[in-house]
Amino acid sequence: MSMEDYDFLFKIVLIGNAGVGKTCLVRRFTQGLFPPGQGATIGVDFMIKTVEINGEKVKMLHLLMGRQRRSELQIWDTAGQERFRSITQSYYRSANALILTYDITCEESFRCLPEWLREIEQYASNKVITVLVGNKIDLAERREVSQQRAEEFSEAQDMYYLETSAKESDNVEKLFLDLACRLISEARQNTLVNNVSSPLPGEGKSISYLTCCNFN
Ligand SMILES: Nc1nc2c(ncn2[C@@H]2O[C@H](COP(=O)(O)OP(=O)(O)OP(=O)(O)O)[C@@H](O)[C@H]2O)c(=O)[nH]1
Repeated sequence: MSMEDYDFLFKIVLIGNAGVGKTCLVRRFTQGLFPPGQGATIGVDFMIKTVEINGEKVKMLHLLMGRQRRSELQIWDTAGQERFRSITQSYYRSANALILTYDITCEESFRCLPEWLREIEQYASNKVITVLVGNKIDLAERREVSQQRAEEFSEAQDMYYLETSAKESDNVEKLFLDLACRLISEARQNTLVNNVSSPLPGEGKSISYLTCCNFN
């Protein structure tokens, strides 16, 4: 597929504590597999998948950033912290959507959500679409965070909420495809971060109402 062979390009950034399943969610969606023995993400990783929605090609660029930078931060001097800030800023800045993930079997990953929200507020565009994802629902017997609690939290924060299992492929397609639909719809209203989300020059399409979006 050539560079131009798509109608929309969206950048989706996955954030959340280490080990909650961000990489597995993206690999499930982009490659259709659940990798055995996944190592922690080092630096920044990305995966691309192009999907067709209502006859339009949507290229989705998924970005993952390893969490080891948090501990790096603790030992960095002021200059280092500045460098860290600019890396974080550029990582968030052009994101069209953020998928904030926690692990339903790990209370700690849920309790860290406000910290992630502060980071979003500080660095991301105010037009970014944020989805809260509770992953690993195949481990229901080890659940530490109830669905109701997570729903209340996401409602209070004005975020969509979805529970997934990257392992069993539960709700993974729904997560990414519903997000793509919402991004198309927002791009048509020109409310997105404009640099990567608009149709390419000369490729603008007539506006039609999308019925595929299915959040909540
Ligand atoms: N049971 C179960 N395990 C999962 C699921 N998703 C991920 N895991 C496991 O959780 C561990 C961490 O998954 P990753 O996808 O590497 O997590 P991550 O959030 O990308 O972690 P970092 O790269 O360290 O930020 C791995 O052992 C996965 O096999 C899931 O839906 N169910």
